[in-house]
Amino acid sequence: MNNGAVISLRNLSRSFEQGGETIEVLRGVDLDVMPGEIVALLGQSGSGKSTLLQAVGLLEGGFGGSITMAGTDASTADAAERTTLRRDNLGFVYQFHHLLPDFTAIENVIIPQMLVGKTRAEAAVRAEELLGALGLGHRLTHRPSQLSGGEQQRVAVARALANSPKLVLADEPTGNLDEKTSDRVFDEFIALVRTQGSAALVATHNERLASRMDRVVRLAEGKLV
Ligand SMILES: Nc1ncnc2c1ncn2[C@@H]1O[C@H](COP(=O)(O)OP(=O)(O)OP(=O)(O)O)[C@@H](O)[C@H]1O
Repeated sequence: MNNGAVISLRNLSRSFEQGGETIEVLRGVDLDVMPGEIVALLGQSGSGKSTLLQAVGLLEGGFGGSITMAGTDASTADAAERTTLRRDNLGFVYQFHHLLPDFTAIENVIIPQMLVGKTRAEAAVRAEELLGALGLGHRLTHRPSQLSGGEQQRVAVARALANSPKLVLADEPTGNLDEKTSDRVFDEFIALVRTQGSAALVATHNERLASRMDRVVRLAEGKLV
């Protein structure tokens, strides 16, 4: 199926076996995210938001239904093909930044670009551009431990966008920051995603942040409503 969507989910399902009991977390999720579209994924704690993002992130198996990424059927892809699909299409931002602690801010944004074959010089130009746009032009050579929480999360945003992904997956990207910082970093994140022309699927509990996106979908009882 190729309907032009960056990601198409059809009848996506996932259940977990726990202590002899089956928990059906996703029970037939259908979703299309179009190029450049920024979609908020809302739902109560435990509703399956992270599970849905894991499916789209192609890091884990065990899902039923189909996942089509930029026109390619990812549900039947083998591990090597999934790695290629991730590399060519996806950027990730998590609640906790997962930056490399021994590398500086700019190196954290350079490294993923070198992994896809850019020269260090090319990657450095792009890293400086992104970090500058996020107000971190004066923090390029700080290591993560020398940055504030908001600054660390901005570096994580720059890293996610470094390879111009078609789709950014974000799981509570500012969830560990205080409200004021969270709002600010979140606005910068959304603005930068828009400028870069990427699509995004952003899981959050936060209705206020969700209202700043193009579309809101809600997970309840394993389905999108
Ligand atoms: N590996 C696992 N084994 C068993 N149950 C799991 C596993 N992973 C997730 N679950 C269950 O699936 C449900 C959905 O979890 P998930 O993390 O996707 O929810 P969420 O909406 O992201 O929640 P939160 O907003 O609290 O992060 C939860 O009830 C959780 O306990």
